[in-house]
Amino acid sequence: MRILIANDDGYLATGLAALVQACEGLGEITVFAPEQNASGTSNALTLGRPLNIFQARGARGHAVHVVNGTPSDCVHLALTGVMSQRPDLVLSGINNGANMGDDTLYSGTVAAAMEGYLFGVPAIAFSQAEKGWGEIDAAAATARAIVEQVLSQVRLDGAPWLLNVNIPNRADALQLPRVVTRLGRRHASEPVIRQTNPRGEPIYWIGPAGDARECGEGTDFHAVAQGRVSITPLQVDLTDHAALGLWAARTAQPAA
Ligand SMILES: Nc1nc2c(ncn2[C@@H]2O[C@H](COP(=O)(O)O)[C@@H](O)[C@H]2O)c(=O)[nH]1
Repeated sequence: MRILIANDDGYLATGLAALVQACEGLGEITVFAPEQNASGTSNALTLGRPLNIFQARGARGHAVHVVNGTPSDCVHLALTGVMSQRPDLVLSGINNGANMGDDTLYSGTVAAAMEGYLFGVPAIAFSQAEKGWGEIDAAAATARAIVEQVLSQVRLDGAPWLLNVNIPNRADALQLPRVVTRLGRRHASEPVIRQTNPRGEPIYWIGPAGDARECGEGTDFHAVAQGRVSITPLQVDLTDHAALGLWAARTAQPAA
């Protein structure tokens, strides 16, 4: 089995190294990762300049194809010709912090996995609930266990699937219950942070993520808050199918 592993925190990130190390022995592992931290870059592709790839070693010595681009660039390049053989599975992470609810729309971690899914390759995005890499090896062992469990239940050569996994930063993560959840929702982000640079010019920082707004039973927020591992199956079809008839009526044109 060929596994492509990517991330968005950069090729030297602890979470990437822990995931690669934990997955050793599962198959032939190839790593593509961004040169810089690309958190929040979503599904961005770099179209306005060429990309470069150089070979390097990650935080725990694993070989990495380092791309001066986004997480989606990494997987896109790998799957459109740089990898000589197509992988059977794409893994992304382990992210430094949660990707729950609305985060999944901005997340480079989820986007890297989604890029594989869009190319028809099953994919899983892994994030740790709290920043700082606390208990990262327990999270990595949990990620491997989830990969092994999923692979025992589903073929890799069927229809692709995409999972978003959030793991509490706990030493006993491997023993925690795993629950399948739906995405919750956050409140809108906190206000912009205004500052002045040394030249007296205004600068602006994106404010912190909003608190959870829809975090009831069954959501990813609720599961993680209860000390469980959240597994959310994702889809990419953004069509609001329930609203098709409504908009057909609103935009109907008189018969010619
Ligand atoms: N508005 C803000 N959103 C934030 C911030 N820090 C994180 N986030 C959200 O989390 C994900 C992280 O995902 P990643 O895989 O890209 O690292 C990010 O995409 C945002 O949705 C923040 O400070 N403000």
